[in-house]
Formats: sequence, structure tokens, C-alpha cells
Amino acid sequence: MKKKIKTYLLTGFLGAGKTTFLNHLLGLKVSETNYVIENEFGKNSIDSTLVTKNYNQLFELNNGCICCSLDSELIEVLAQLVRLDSQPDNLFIEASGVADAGILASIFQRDDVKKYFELRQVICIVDAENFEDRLEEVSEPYRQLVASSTLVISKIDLIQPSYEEHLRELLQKINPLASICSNQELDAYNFFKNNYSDFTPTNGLAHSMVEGPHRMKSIAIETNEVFDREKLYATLSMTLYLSYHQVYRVKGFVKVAGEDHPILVQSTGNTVSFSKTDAPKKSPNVLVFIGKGIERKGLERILAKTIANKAQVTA
Ligand SMILES: Nc1nc2c(ncn2[C@@H]2O[C@H](COP(=O)(O)OP(=O)(O)OP(=O)(O)O)[C@@H](O)[C@H]2O)c(=O)[nH]1
Repeated sequence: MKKKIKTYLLTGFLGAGKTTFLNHLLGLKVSETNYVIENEFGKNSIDSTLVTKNYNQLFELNNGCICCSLDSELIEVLAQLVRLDSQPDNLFIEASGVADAGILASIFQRDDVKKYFELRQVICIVDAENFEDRLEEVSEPYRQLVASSTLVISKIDLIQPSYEEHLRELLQKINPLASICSNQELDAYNFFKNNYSDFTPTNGLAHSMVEGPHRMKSIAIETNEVFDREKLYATLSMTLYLSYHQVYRVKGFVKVAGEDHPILVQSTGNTVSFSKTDAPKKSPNVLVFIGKGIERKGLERILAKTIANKAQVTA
């Protein structure tokens, strides 16, 4: 009988800090064999490039959200793992920011899956800065929260201590059974000890099964244009400020005048950040926007104003 693969499911709304936390967990398991499944809502894979290399194999599921195609792609990857001669010790699944953790957890309660995989934890990353706003606007953050056995509050550095207290109370009220820690307490917390089947989700599973598909859209703008860094920054910041309740996440790689390599563009809430990368010079520009009621034409119009002029590009 093969050993069961210890499985950790990471959930949390768009941009909450799932990849950042996954990198932390992988860093704690460097001496073991770790497989990772990365799932993005859009077709373009940005996250897989941001996961640190402390894994043995990474699978990408980019054909939408795993909770919406549960019996196809994810099951196929799980079946591949079962067929391996030597099983990994750990499997980390980073679900898309809109995935329903209850639906995913229920896959691991199936007898044919339970035989090979032991779901130890469903960990929800809660973005301290934006969680409450998103809770009012869309149903995904609530559904992710109630199905989780541990809640990790991220971005503590961006809030006041008194707000942290309020947030903890709110989270505990929504999911009284979950353990809660902040991302400043990670070293004191053992994420590997639990067994998810000992944890009875509140009303997550029953609630999630009857919900329809996500109301959110992912639009990838691919272009070979070179952008003006300052204009792009100002325009994205303004768009995020004005459309905070519509645009939930921007991420991708773009070429900017004066930089040899494409830069990584990321946003959460109404904050945008640019960072240097060593992505190949020739990699395509792609900016992915995820949100409600967003339109490709409108986004293209906004970005058109941020393209660098010829003099900047040749300088
Ligand atoms: N200030 C601050 N920023 C953070 C923290 N955790 C993550 N971030 C930033 O938040 C942004 C999103 O983090 P990710 O880890 O990519 O979030 P994610 O949940 O994987 O994002 P999606 O996969 O797009 O849903 C990145 O710019 C991170 O650097 C934190 O504790 N504090």
C-alpha cells in the first residue's frame, strides 16, 4: 500500500497573499518531496513564475477555476500522482482566488481520492486590508472562509492593531471552528499537524454546492507595445482608485522603456506595485485584469494612453 500524500489546500480571495504564503510553507519543507498544483482564474499563468523553486514538480491548471471543472483537470492530475512509482510527501494546491474551497475539499472526501490523499488543512489567506469590503461585494470570500480549517491574516503591516482585533472577532464569528493566526505569527504555528476530516466545516459544503458560477471575469491584454513606466503607474493607480469595487486584481509582465527585462506588475486593493524580474527580454507583454463588469475595450483604451513614444523606446 502506497503512503498517502499529505495535501494542503490554500484558498483566499484574489491577491490575498496565497502565493506568498505557499512560498513560506515550501521553505519549511525543503527536505521533503513537494508537488504543487497552481490554478489561475485566467488562462495566463503568472503565479507559477512567482513560486520559489522549493518544489519537485509543479502542475498548472489554467483552463479556468478548478472548482468549476472539478471532475476533469484536477482529478486527472491527482490520478497522475497516484500512478507514480514514488509518491511525493506533500501536495500543495493553490486554488484560484475565486475558487470555492468547500467544493475542492469535498473532492478529498471521496473514497477513491481519500485512499491516496490525506487532506490535512484547508488554509484561507485573509487580506487584512481588503477582506471586509470584498465580503460585502461578492460571495467567494465568505465561502472560502467557512470551508477552511485555518485562517491566516495577511498584510497585517497595512492595518492598525485595533483593526486586527476587530477582524479576528469577525472571522471567528463567521467560522468559529477555524484556528486563526496572522502572518506575523507564522513561525509559532504548526500548519502541518491537522487532519481536515477532524474539522467539520460550518455550513461551507452545503452552501457552496448550490451556488452558480462566478460573476467575475478575467481579461488578458496581450501586446508587444513598450509602456511608459510613469504613465502606466499613474493610470493603473487611478483606475484602481476609481474602480476599487470593480477591478479586484491586476497582474502580469510588461516591457517598459528604459528597462532591459519585462517588469512584474501587481495590484491588490487600490495599490499597484512594479518589480524587476529576470523574465526573458522577448517574453510577451500580458496584463491580466480580474473583476466584475470589466470590458476589454475600456481596458485597451486606458492602456493605449500609457504606451511609450518612439524617442523613449529607442533611447
Ligand atoms: N504589504 C504586504 N503585502 C503583501 C503581503 N502578502 C502578500 N503581499 C503582496 O500582495 C500581492 C499579492 O500577493 P500574492 O501572494 O501574489 O497573492 P495571491 O493570493 O497569490 O494572488 P492571486 O493568485 O492573484 O489571487 C503581492 O504584491 C505581494 O507581495 C503582506 O503580508 N504585506
